[in-house]
Amino acid sequence: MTDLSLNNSLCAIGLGSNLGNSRATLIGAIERLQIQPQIELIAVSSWYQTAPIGPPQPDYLNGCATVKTSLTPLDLLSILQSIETDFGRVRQEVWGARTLDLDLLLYDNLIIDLPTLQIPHPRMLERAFVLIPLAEIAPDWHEPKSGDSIATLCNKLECAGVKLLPE
Ligand SMILES: Nc1ncnc2c1ncn2[C@@H]1O[C@H](COP(=O)(O)OP(=O)(O)OP(=O)(O)O)[C@@H](O)[C@H]1O
Ligand SMILES: Nc1nc2c(c(=O)[nH]1)N=C(CO)CN2
Repeated sequence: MTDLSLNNSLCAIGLGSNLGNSRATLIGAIERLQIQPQIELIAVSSWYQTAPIGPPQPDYLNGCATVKTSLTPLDLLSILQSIETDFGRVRQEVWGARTLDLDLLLYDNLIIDLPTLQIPHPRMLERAFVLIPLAEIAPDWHEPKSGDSIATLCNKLECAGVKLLPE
């Protein structure tokens, strides 16, 4: 049996897709996280159909997951990016359409400000497509910069454009 005893850090990951079969892609991405020896999947939110923020493009499917891991933040980011690439992600326009986007939202209560990695994710507090699914699985997690819980932050946001999809 895999020893998960060192998987001590709790992380939140945001998932999004608006190209191809998005539901299959997001489920596939969750499966990829699940098979990583240094990652233990804790919870996965429902999927939401969300109006695109940014240039005109198709609606997104968004959701969030929480994981425990022994990976460092940069090593976890690197695994997320390799999963994005494996699902055909091509980096083009900023905020443009993509087969898969995996954002590292929170890593314990750490604040990280590196050129390649900022945690908490710098735009998560303004994004209902992040906070609504995250509030489903981690309402009491306190975002370290504001000190507010995800549930409180979510209640402050306009929820229009985020629609819960049936199973
Ligand atoms: N918390 C984070 N999670 C994921 N990527 C991050 C994070 N902080 C910084 N980055 C950096 O952001 C870069 C661009 O990421 P990406 O192309 O996914 O942005 P985007 O999805 O278009 O926009 P946004 O970051 O607003 O969601 C990545 O190469 C990565 O190094
Ligand atoms: N609704 C929605 N809009 C977006 C999203 C996303 O995941 N959902 N991601 C973006 C870039 O990361 C830009 N705009």
